[in-house]
Amino acid sequence: AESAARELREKLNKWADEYYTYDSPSVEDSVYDQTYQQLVDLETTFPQIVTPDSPTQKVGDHTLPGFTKVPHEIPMLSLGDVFSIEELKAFADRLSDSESVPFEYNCELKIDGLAISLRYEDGILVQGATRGNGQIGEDITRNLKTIKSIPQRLSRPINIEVRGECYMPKESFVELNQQRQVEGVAPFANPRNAAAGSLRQLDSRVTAHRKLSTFMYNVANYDDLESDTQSGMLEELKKLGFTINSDYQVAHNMDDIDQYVERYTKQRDTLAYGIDGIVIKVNSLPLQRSLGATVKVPRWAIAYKFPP
Ligand SMILES: COc1nc2nc(N)nc(N)c2nc1C
Repeated sequence: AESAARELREKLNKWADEYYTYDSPSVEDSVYDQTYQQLVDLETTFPQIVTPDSPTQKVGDHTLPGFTKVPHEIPMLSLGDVFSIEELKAFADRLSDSESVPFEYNCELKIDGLAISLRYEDGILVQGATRGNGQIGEDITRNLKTIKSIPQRLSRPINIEVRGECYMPKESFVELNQQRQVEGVAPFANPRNAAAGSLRQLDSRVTAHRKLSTFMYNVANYDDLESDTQSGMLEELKKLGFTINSDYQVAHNMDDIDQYVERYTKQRDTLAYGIDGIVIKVNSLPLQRSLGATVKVPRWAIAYKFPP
């Protein structure tokens, strides 16, 4: 039992080191958790083999490099993708034909970050989570509270859940990788991975230094909203205190959409943050609701992805 325990301890301490110090874990959390449990069982059976450096002896909330799971009452969906204007047009035509949807879409930039959900009670931020698999995310409330663009308190004491994108501005990404180069730590491949690595830190002080930001784009529960359009919802989110991306545009025909795609294909490199496409959404919220979603994606929105 002694040697088995030592072997487990060494593996766990190595993995935890990779996770905390280099946020590049070599094993899934589930593998860590299972191995950790094996060590706990072994130490429970043979208490005399417990050593002070055993990960089971760590105090504070850093014992497990895992996050509390958060079930999303309203699933966090992903988006269907199209890769050409023709497919984008086909999406809009198909909707107009089948569901007599008037041609009014809201065009939004698709920020290259990771999806988050923020829950407020009486206007106070009570929980923040990652998308996870859409049904179950990870509780990263402490880390999200370090992000300046996320309001801790809304301008009205409402209960609301809001979804959006957490991203790392291009400038912060370059700075961070230079810093990591100096420290001899592997650089992040892109701003999205940098944002994900920065959010999935158990030590929120690390997150606080990573200069993350957010653009919110969707209200999960509608009952508190006054506006009945996607574009109006964005303005309402702004009034509540959220940061939204103001580069959205209502389109009344295919030309409007073409021009929006054209403009941001050109301007993409000049933006302070990464975008990997644009999202067009049926602008009417009641229509969004009646169109609903498949298991994975809303029927009322589509992402046009820029060519790589
Ligand atoms: C309604 O669902 C969504 N809407 C979005 N809107 C924008 N602007 N960017 C996204 N990445 C996005 N992602 C999803 C799943």
